Amino acid sequence: MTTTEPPSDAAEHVFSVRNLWKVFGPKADRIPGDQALTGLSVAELRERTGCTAAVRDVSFDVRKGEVFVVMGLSGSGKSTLVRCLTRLVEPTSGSLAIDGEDVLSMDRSRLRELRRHRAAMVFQHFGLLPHRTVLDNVAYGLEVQGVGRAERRARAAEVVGKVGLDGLEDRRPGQLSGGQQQRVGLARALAVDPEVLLFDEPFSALDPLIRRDMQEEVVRLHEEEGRTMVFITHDLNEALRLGDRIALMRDGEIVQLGTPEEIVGSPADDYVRDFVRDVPREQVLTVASAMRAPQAGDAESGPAVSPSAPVSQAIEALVRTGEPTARVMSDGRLLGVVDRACLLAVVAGTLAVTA
Ligand SMILES: Nc1ncnc2c1ncn2[C@@H]1O[C@H](COP(=O)(O)OP(=O)(O)OP(=O)(O)O)[C@@H](O)[C@H]1O
Repeated sequence: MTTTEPPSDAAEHVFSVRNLWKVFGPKADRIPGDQALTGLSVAELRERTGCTAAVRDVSFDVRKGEVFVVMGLSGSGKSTLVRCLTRLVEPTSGSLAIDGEDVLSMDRSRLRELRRHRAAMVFQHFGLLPHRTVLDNVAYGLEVQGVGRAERRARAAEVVGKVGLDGLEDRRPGQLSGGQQQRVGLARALAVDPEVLLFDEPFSALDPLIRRDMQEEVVRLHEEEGRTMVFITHDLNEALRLGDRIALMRDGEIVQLGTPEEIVGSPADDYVRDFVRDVPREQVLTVASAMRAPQAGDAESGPAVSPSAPVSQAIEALVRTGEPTARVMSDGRLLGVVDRACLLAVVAGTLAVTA
């Protein structure tokens, strides 16, 4: 399936991507325009032409201030797609803009500026310089930009504090745990104060508890700063925890783009349905999607819940109070009610969420 987004208001978008292709292999640029080939599966295309279509006709916008997650199994095209955004991988065809500016026509110095100032990447393998201290590693991006020593060290010290590395400024990377090293990588990207942070599976090498810590760190930083983030992961729970919206990729295409609630509550096809089958719906779907209009005879005394609360909270409130319905309230107004049938429909997976 091809995902198309309507023409967009560039002012609200950091990246706008339309009909983007990345094909690896001989004569790759012939493939996007050849209708006999574009309909083939990745495997058929590889067999017929020796080419791999890593990204196939993908269109989406990344909105200002959102956490946009690119999720999919290994080989689905996530890294290639995100690397195309700053032309670390050169797209084969399509259009691509950052803040309305055409990325594909940027010359080398403009591209360098894009990667250094506007869209900084946080890699899985940190990319730290082993002989430098934490502070100098964090300051490195600023050094590359030509910022003076005193200013870059002051800025680096500030960012080191922001990511919880206070007191470790003089250590070398080899004297840090994996989680701490990842914080240094994050701090280095933050130090240049980019408009958007791109994360390429940054936490997949970390053990589960530290990974959880780092996810919370990202959520906290995002709440504090509101910076736009594009985050690659193959981990559904990570995607659901972090993403304002998730693009789910398969074989180079985006099979569904939506909020966690849309992806879990109304999967676009059997592939997505299978992908999200084990997700506890009551923790992802909100009370707003489960509620119904109040009717005569509904108890007026039920507990109040917020429309944006997860359904699990309403279940807990009904169990705790023994009431038959909870009232969905916003700014003192009654928006609807949820009863046991509404809540069970969520848990049983029979509630379809409309986008
Ligand atoms: N430089 C390259 N040359 C040829 N094929 C490539 C190249 N880079 C990636 N590919 C192929 O493109 C497809 C998508 O790869 P990509 O690394 O983008 O996937 P991914 O979803 O990020 O995977 P992972 O989670 O394993 O990193 C794969 O089939 C891969 O083998």
